[in-house]
Amino acid sequence: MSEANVKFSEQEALDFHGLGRPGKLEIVASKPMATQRDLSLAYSPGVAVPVRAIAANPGCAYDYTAKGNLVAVISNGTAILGLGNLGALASKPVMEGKAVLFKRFADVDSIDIEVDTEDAQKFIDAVALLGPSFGGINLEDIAAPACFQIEQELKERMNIPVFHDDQHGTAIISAAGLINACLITGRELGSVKVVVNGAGAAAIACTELMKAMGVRGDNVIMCDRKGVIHKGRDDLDQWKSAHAVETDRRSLTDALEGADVFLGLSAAGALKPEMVEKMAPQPIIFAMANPDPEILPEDAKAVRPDAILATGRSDYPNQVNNVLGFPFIFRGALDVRATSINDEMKIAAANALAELAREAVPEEVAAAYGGHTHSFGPEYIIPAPFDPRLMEVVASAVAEAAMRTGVAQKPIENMDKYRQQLRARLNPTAAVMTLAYEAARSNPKRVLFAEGEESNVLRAAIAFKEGGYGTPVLVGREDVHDQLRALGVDKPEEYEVLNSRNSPLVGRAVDFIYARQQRQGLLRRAVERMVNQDRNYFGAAMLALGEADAMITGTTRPFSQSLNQVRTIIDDAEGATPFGVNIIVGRHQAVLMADTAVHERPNAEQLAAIARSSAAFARMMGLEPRVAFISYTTFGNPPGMHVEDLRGAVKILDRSSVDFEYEGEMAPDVALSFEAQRKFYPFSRLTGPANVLVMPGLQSANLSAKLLRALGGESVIGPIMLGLKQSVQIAPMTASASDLVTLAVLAAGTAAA
Ligand SMILES: NC(=O)C1=CN([C@@H]2O[C@H](COP(=O)(O)OP(=O)(O)OC[C@H]3O[C@@H](n4cnc5c(N)ncnc54)[C@H](OP(=O)(O)O)[C@@H]3O)[C@@H](O)[C@H]2O)C=CC1
Ligand SMILES: CC(=O)C(=O)O
Ligand SMILES: [Mg+2]
Repeated sequence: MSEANVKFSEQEALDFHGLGRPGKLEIVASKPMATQRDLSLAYSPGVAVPVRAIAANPGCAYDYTAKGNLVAVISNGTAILGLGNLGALASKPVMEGKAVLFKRFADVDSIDIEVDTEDAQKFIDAVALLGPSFGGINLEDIAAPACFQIEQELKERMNIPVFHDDQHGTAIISAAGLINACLITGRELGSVKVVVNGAGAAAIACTELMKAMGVRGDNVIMCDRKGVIHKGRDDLDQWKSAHAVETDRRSLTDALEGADVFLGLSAAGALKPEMVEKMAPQPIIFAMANPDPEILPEDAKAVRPDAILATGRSDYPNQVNNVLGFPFIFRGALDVRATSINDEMKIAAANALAELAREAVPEEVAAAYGGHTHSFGPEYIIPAPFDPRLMEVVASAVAEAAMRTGVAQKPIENMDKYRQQLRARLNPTAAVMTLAYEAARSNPKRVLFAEGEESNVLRAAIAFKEGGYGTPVLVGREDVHDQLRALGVDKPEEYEVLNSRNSPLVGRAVDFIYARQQRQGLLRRAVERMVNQDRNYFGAAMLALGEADAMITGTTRPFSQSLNQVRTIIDDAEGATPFGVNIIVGRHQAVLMADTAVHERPNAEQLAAIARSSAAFARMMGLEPRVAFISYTTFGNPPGMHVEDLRGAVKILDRSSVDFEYEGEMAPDVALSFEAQRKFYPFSRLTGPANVLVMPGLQSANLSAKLLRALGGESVIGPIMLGLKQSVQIAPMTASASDLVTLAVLAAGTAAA
């Protein structure tokens, strides 16, 4: 693997999995368990009621338990990615990973189960007995040929969808990619010449789907470790021999002579540049082995710049990976209570994916790629996994196909409404944060870490650099490089350190601050002391002088102190008022809350300005803003004091034609419930629950954000400072290294383009 593509160290991967609660999953209760009454309902005696109901009518299990949204990811570890047979236990990180991807991308609850046997029959019996627990079974990383028998028998024995992801998930995604690669290169599926390397679970299923979609059997040559699978071989099992062809070619090299397409579902490095050289013009190369592909795109491009390339990885264009499929396929199947996932549903998913890639890409996805890589073409043949449209497009296509083919036990009555529900089901901020990270990566900025001697700041700077999000510039003393080395950095000298005692830039910083402050009572000597001794003054001056694009500070002193220091040097943005906004990420919704940092009692003009800037920030984060001015009263009920400024802000916005929704004053429970708005305040102009809460004062805003953070039920990001001329983010003193990375990414995102 090329060094350039390693974005993290092995230690980081272990820390990611090991720090805090080990692993990647936890289970949370979806009902309150606070009182004696809750317990009586949740457990004995209340639980007896649904038990009897289900015994009388098994279908009720979908109404009274989590079954209908629960998928088991099950493996025996015999083909873990492309790492081989490493056993059931070693497969657990991958299975936990698939389970969290189910949740993250499609709100499907999922749990991993590792079954410790290589005996197919024992495996089948173990899984078949689990049927009552789950709405679906996702088999994963089970080697061929056992996987074929296992899936077949489980499908027959279970009345819920059983889907071997490595077979069908991969087949669906690669088919979508192939359709589009053929379109771009002007090829017809009916005449395309394909070489499939690998003859296992994924390869056989991809080949079968490809043939079902029109690729001719005699145009496909499959290879295993021994070379071409031809009719003359006597060592083939029934699955391989189904794809044996009459040919005198014997090796992968022979097979690739003049081939249009290479599908790699084998092992790292199996495809050599000299083999690629012999392929037809504009060859299509899907090197899908994980984690390391059959050939690195740069190596293939070196010999064939005209090639269309895809891998299973996220760090190259065209990620052909089953993550694009399984979450959404199960979403659609579960929503119609499908009894199986049939070929029509698979083909519908493949077509939906292929069509989606050909559509114009929404702004937020394009922005995440610096606006240049995401239009249909050789570098974009398949949607990116974090494309928010996937949920709606793929799940609804699968659900429709299930209904059409009669496997849907609970058909959807109103498809438009269903699509709307799918959109709402996505946690927008989770998606948005991914976009913010990708945007930073595609448009890397210089971010100055003013507290470059603190170990959590250094850890954040390392993660920021190694993640490819930008260039950290550290303010600190001589030993910062030693500290970096102690934290495991091999080449600390690659990190730029600005020392405020001896940097050649100190003079410029002093000149700059002195020019601003000489009429505010400061002597030059005092400014020299400020610059030498205080990293916030020095750092902010470096930012103002263009030595960095954004700055992050805050972990060593109270927020207000950092803010005051920064504002001595950085001006307010033209016509703006500086303020703080927090992103509150709930389980089912995300909201912005402002001003959590600056104005103690904002007046009407300030509230209106905060609303405007917050709405613009919401759009930057991919949210369509619906602003509510928050109070303890809702439209005058109960009557009370201190609401004039909120009402004044609404009037100011009424007078100045703004392009976002706003309303108020209203209490948070009304603001966050569209149902309550419609029922009790039908005149409210919001068209959904508010997602930007403009708070009446610093007390309520700051306390709410801190309470939410401390109670831990929600994830709270920020405050993110807006309204300064240059982007400065001030972290809370309690910020962890990972909080700092998020803020640094947002600092880069809010820096001038
Ligand atoms: N991008 C994606 O979404 C996905 C990628 N994959 C990748 O596909 C690969 C195979 O996975 P899977 O089908 O589940 O595993 P299996 O164990 O079922 O199959 C592995 C197959 O690869 C063949 N193989 C191994 N090394 C070579 C080689 N050097 N040359 C030719 N063939 C070789 C084996 O040949 P033989 O039969 O002779 O032993 C076998 O047929 C893995 O790398 C996996 O990561 C899998 C699923 C999804
Ligand atoms: C992506 C996947 O499922 C695999 O490589 O096995
Ligand atoms: Mg797999």
